[in-house]
Amino acid sequence: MKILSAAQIREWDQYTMQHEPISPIDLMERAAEACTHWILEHISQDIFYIFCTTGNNGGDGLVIARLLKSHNKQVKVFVLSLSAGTDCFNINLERLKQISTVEIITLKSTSDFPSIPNDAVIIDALFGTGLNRKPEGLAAELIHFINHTAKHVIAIDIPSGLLCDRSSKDFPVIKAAHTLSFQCYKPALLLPENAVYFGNVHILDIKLHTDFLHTVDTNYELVDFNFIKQLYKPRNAFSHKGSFGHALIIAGSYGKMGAAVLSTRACLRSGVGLVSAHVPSCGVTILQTAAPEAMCRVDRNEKVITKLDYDVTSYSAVGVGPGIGTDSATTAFLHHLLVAYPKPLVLDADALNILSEHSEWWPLLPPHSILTPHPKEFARLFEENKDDFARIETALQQARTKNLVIVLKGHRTFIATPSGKGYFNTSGNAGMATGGSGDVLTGIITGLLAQGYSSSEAAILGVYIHGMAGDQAALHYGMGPMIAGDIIDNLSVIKQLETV
Ligand SMILES: NC(=O)C1=CN([C@@H]2O[C@H](COP(=O)(O)OP(=O)(O)OC[C@H]3O[C@@H](n4cnc5c(N)ncnc54)[C@H](OP(=O)(O)O)[C@@H]3O)[C@@H](O)[C@H]2O)[C@@H](O)CC1
Ligand SMILES: Nc1ncnc2c1ncn2[C@@H]1O[C@H](COP(=O)(O)OP(=O)(O)O)[C@@H](O)[C@H]1O
Ligand SMILES: [K+]
Repeated sequence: MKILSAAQIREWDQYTMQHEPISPIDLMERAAEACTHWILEHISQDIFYIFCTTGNNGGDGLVIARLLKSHNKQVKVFVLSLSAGTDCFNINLERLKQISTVEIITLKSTSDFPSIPNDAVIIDALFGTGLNRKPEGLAAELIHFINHTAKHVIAIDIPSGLLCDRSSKDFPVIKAAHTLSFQCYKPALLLPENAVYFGNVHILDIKLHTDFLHTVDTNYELVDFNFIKQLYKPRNAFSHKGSFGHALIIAGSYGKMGAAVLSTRACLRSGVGLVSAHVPSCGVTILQTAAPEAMCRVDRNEKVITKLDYDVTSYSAVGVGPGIGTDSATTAFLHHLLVAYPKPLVLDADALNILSEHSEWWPLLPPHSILTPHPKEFARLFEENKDDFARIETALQQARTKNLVIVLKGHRTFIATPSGKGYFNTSGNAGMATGGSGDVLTGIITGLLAQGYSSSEAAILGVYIHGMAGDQAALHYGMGPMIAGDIIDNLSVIKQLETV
């Protein structure tokens, strides 16, 4: 699913009105009906305080007020008048005024702000995708007031004060428990810096015309099950283990053999034909016991990885980094690997930390190599960014100029590809914020790369499958108790992709 900018969303509304066709006022009614339906299904309270300005987001608020009243809810509407009002706002204000039992209060100064009962639900219809600057004056005061006073806030389309497709750092923004957003994710609803504002996001289908999506080009896409289903290649009945590649995982050091075990076991479950693991000699027994299906490349050093004394080019894909440390001998090893291996590599954890200390090595990275940094590793590799929008822009620019795939890990992992497109993942949960989850991801992506997926495909598919398995693990164990190994044990979720 494409992720649209504020301007493209406006075009989509216009396209729907022209091609369905539907009038603006009826489209607003449909959007507000979808919100009201959600509210009636999910919210048990009976008192609603609805805050509007005079744009179309405020118009939505007025329609929601009318519809909630028709379901016998207690409704009070507060209007902050910033302009003459859009046509749809004005028409809906007249319609609402016909209902004598709905109080409509105009907010002219802070002294007009109401006292809000504890059990009232606030509907935030101040600003939507039309916000184009920092709220100031009474609008800013109202946002602060709602944040300090109200307990239950539902934002319509986007929390007021949040820009759709740019950073809103230092803006006053409504803190919502739920955001009911129309038709599609807005970029701002996918970034961690805004998580405190948007709460749980629910995308409501307001039936915008789907043909529009074929006409529009976007920088970002959302990765969901349908998207992944298109990427996944079913196994041919006549295939043999040679058909699915031979992956090499280079991982572990004394005291960190768990990282090697996790990435090797995850790689084995990715569907790859064969897996070998290069580990220091202290780790051989551990690895062969924990992952007997894998073969071992035993380093001559007891504690760390030091020597590339075999033909590494025979492996279909190589993943390097989990738990290897940053010893000088390991650093020299990584340099040797970059020179010797011509195909895309998967670099994670300490391999990235070493790389960040050796910027002169960037030209050695095989084209389309996959880097999997978490935000701290990303900052070490590239630069500190002023906000999350700047960070994904940096990822896209680095991926394009260095011809790499960059997997910026987090709740909505962002995958920047050399083509200039960025992909937001939608699977996964906070239970995966546990030691070793990243090692599991490295194993999965390396295994997919070995099976012949392109680097971008392996990264997108790997991140999604990793999150799916994490979601399944959370169902079994709960997010708190689950551990990284449970993600591997739940990779059986891949079978959902195998069905026709
Ligand atoms: N038919 C449709 O298109 C549908 C639209 N729908 C709904 O419409 C919403 C978009 O509505 P919208 O474009 O009217 O803008 P909205 O978000 O209400 O803002 C109001 C106005 O405020 C102004 N403004 C901006 N920043 C400001 C600031 N910091 N401080 C003060 N003022 C500021 C700015 O006007 P300006 O001052 O720039 O002229 C802006 O126009 C969308 O999110 C969805 O809820 C749905 O009903 C589905 C059908
Ligand atoms: N809140 C979350 N929601 C979804 N995925 C998460 C969340 N927290 C962490 N993850 C995933 O778990 C993995 C953690 O990787 P990383 O930080 O490298 O951990 P480690 O170094 O312990 O292996 C990443 O793939 C990340 O996307
Ligand atoms: K809003």
